[in-house]
Amino acid sequence: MCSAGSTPLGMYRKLVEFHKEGKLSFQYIKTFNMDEYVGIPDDHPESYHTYMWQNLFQHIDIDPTNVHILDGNAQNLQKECDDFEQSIKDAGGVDLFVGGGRD
Ligand SMILES: O=P(O)(O)OC[C@H]1O[C@](O)(CO)[C@@H](O)[C@@H]1O
Repeated sequence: MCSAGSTPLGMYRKLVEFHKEGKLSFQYIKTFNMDEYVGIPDDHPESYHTYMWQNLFQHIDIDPTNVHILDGNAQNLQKECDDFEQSIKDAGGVDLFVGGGRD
C-alpha cells in the first residue's frame, strides 16, 4: 500500500536506486495507493497518478497492470472504493503499508 506526499519520497528514491543497481525487481509486486483526489484528471500534475509514475513506477520494472490507483473521476465513487477494497482482498491483502504524514 503506497502513499504520496513528501514522507515516502526518500524511500522511493532509494528503491529506484536499488532497482537501477540490479538489486531489486518489482516484476511480481502489486501496489495499491491509499488515496487520490476527486475530480482532477489522472495526468494532472498534482494527481497521485502523476506523483507515483514520476517518482517511482516509470523508473522500475513494475507491470502497469499491477499498479492500482483509485479513479477520482469514477461515476460512482462508492463503487470505485468498494471495488478497490475487493481488489486488495483478491490480491491477498496488504503485506506492507507505506504511510505518509500523520496517516
Ligand atoms: O507525507 P506528507 O507530505 O505529510 O503527505 C501526506 C499526504 O500524502 C497522502 O498520504 C497521499 O497519499 C495523503 O493522504 C496525505 O495527506
